[in-house]
Amino acid sequence: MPVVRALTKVAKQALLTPGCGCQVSAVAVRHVSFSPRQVTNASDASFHSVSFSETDHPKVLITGGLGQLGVGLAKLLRKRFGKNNVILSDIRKPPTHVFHSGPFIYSDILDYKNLREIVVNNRITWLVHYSALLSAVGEANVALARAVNITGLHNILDIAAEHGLRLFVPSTIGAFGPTSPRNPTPDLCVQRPRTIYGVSKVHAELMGEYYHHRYGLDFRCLRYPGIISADSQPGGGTTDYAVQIFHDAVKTGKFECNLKPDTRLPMMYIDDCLRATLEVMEAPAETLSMRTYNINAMSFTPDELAQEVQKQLPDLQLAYKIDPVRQAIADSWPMNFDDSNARNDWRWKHDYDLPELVQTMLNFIGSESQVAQVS
Ligand SMILES: NC(=O)c1ccc[n+]([C@@H]2O[C@H](COP(=O)([O-])OP(=O)(O)OC[C@H]3O[C@@H](n4cnc5c(N)ncnc54)[C@H](O)[C@@H]3O)[C@@H](O)[C@H]2O)c1
Ligand SMILES: C[C@@H](O)[C@H](N)C(=O)O
Repeated sequence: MPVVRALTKVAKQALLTPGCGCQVSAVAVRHVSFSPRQVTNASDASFHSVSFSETDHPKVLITGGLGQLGVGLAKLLRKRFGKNNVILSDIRKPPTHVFHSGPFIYSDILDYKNLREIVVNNRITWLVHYSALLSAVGEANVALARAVNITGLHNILDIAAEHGLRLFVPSTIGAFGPTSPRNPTPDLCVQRPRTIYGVSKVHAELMGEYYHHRYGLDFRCLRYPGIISADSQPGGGTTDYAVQIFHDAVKTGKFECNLKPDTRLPMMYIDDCLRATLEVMEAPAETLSMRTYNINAMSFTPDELAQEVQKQLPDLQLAYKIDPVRQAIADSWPMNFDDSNARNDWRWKHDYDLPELVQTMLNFIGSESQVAQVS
C-alpha cells in the first residue's frame, strides 16, 4: 500500500475512533515506512490472550512520573483503571511509599530503544508524557532542557505514532510570551515565548498536532496554569512560590516571595488539573475541535494569595525578595487564561477557586505538620 494512502487511512481511523485509544496504527515514523511487523495481527494469539478486564482499560505509562504531578495522576488513573494498568516511570529512585503503591519502572526518555521496549513489553496504549525541565531550571541549564524537552519529545512522538498510542503531553501558560495577549490569553494567538521551556512547549504543541494530521497520532494536549499541590513539591518553576507560601506559613509563620506582590498569573489546584487530564484523555475524538486547549481555574497575585492565607493565619509575615529571572518570566506570561473552548467542547469545569484552594492546602499541610510533631 503506498505510504501516503496508508497514513491517510490511519489518520481517518484515529479521528473516528472514540474510547480508550487501544487501536494500533502502523506507522514506522522513524523510518518513514509502513512496517507490517508493527500492525496488530488478528491471527496473532499473543495479542489476544488477555482477559476481558485488561482489554477494557487502557494500559498507561507515565514518564517523568516522580515530579509534582505524576504520583497524583497515577493514583487517580489506578483508581479508574486498576493498579497494574498504570506504570509510573522516571530516572529518579522512587520513595518507598510510591514504589509500593503500584508498578514503577526506570525510563530515561532520551533512551529511545529502552522506551520502545517498555511500551512493547507492557503493551502500553496510553502514554502520559510528564518528563520535562520547568521554566526556572530550564533557564539555568538550557542544553539539558533542550535535550529533555525537545529530543525527548521526538522519541515519545515516534514511539506513540509507531505503536498507535493515545498520547498526552502537557503544555503550559509558559508557551506564551510578551507579545501574546495577556488578559485574557486565548487558545490561538501569537506565541513567542522567551524561555527554552516555553519554546520547547510550543514545539511540542506543533509537533503533536502535526503528527496528528500527518500520521493520525491521537495527540491530546492541555496548557496547564501554575499547579498547586500539598503533598508533592514543584520541580523548579516560576509559579512555585504559590506552593511554598503554604508550607512556610504553617511551619515558620514567615514567607519570602520571589515575585513582586502584583504579579498576576493563572493557577489551579492539582485535583482539578489531574481530573482535566483524565477527562480530555477520555473525551470522544469527535468532541475535540482542537488538539491543544487552555484550561483555567483562577488567577491571582502574591498579594491576593497572602491576604487569603492571612484570613486563616493572621500572623503570617510576608517579605519580598525578587528573583529577576523568575520575575522576567512571569512578566511575559498570561495574567488570565481564556479556556472557553475546553468548557464548550468537552465540558471542562474547575472545582477550586482561591478560597477553597487556601482552605484545602492549609488543612492538608496543617494536619501533616501536627502528625510530624506527635511522632
Ligand atoms: N507543575 C506545574 O505547575 C506545571 C504547569 C504547566 C505544565 N506542567 C507540565 O507538566 C509536566 C509535569 O510537571 P511536574 O511539575 O510534575 O514536573 P517536575 O519538574 O516536578 O517533574 C519532571 C520529572 O521529569 C523527570 N525527568 C527529567 N529528565 C528526564 C529524563 N531524561 N527521562 C525521564 N524523566 C526525566 C524528573 O526526574 C522529574 O521527576 C511537565 O511536562 C510540565 O511542563 C507543569
Ligand atoms: C507554569 C508551569 O509551566 C510551571 N509551574 C513553571 O512555572 O515553570
